[in-house]
Amino acid sequence: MSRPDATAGTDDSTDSADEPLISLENVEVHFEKEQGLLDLFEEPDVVRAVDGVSLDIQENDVLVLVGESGCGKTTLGKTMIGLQRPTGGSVKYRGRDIWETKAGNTDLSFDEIRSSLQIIHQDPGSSLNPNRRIVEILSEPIRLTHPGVSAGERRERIYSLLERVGMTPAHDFADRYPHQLSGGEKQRVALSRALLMNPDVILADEAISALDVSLRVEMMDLMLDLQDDFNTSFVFVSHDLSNARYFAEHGDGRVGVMYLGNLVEVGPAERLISEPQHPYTEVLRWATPNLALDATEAGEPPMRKIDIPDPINPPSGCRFHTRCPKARTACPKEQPELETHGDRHLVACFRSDEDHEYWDSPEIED
Ligand SMILES: Nc1ncnc2c1ncn2[C@@H]1O[C@H](COP(=O)(O)OP(=O)(O)OP(=O)(O)O)[C@@H](O)[C@H]1O
Repeated sequence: MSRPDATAGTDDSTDSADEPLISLENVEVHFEKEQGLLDLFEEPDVVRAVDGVSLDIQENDVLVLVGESGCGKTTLGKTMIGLQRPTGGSVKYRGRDIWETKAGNTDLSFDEIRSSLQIIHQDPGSSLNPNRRIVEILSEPIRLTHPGVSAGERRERIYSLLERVGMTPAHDFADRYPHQLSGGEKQRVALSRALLMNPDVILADEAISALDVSLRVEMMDLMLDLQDDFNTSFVFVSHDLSNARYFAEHGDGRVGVMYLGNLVEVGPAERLISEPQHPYTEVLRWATPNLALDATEAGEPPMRKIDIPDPINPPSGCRFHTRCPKARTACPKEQPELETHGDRHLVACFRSDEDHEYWDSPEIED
């Protein structure tokens, strides 16, 4: 079993070519809340960070996860790349269950999965060793993936990658320590380090949120350019729908909207923003000033309540029903599944099924 080698620029994918790169089936991640001394004899509270998510990621794919704080974006992203163990369902890499592989129960080595699935964080500084020069930080992944490469060749590869990510003159940046770089430069180093592992997927977890607004588009463009060069998929996590739209649109990918641990709508950015099918996607669009389409959208939020429900005790049925202006009495009864709604577009709302009992049930009023 082998993967494309981005450094060599070849694609030698083999036996599992028909399998999605990553496949999630009915994934749930529930966290037990820490107990206080007085609660020791009580059942612990459980935060339902991710519930019932099924989704595939293909080679060279772009998926952007968007939603309000605490909806489970980071947890889902980390679960996709094997950094978070799901409490239910399965996560497969090229057809092999990641956690079965970790237990030694498949024909793949877990190290191979770990190096194929990389992450860059919001704060790249925290993941770069402050005592090592950039050239040393970037040498490590090459040593791991290409142990036979000489020190001179390693240096050459590092210089050319630094130039590729816009850090010129490369020899100057290579000899600096992380604290001698700006936030944007640190993020470029973190991205370079991830790319040098020849990853199949990079999880960019709010990777541009800490950058100056003026640098965000530049960084997104760079990631997308490198995606082509390195034949990598991106899972891009953002709380901002306009960044989500930019990344998904320019990467020809999909936006996945999350609400309280559920994926409620997935689709191409343009379609999702111009014709949102889920009432929560409409809320996100309303809350993103440069995306509100006309003056009528600028007024009251398209929601009955502002407060986010507690993820320890989420609403029954459709979790958005307590805030949804279109909720009817059918909505709390069962959870809507993500169903196809046109090309590459999925939505979890009873309103997209014209035969659903929703249409005959009365509106929920406060
Ligand atoms: N290790 C953990 N232990 C307990 N609860 C956790 C843990 N990690 C996340 N959670 C909880 O799970 C829920 C989802 O968190 P997560 O960080 O995935 O959301 P998010 O959408 O990425 O939020 P943000 O945009 O604020 O980073 C939250 O209620 C959070 O408090």
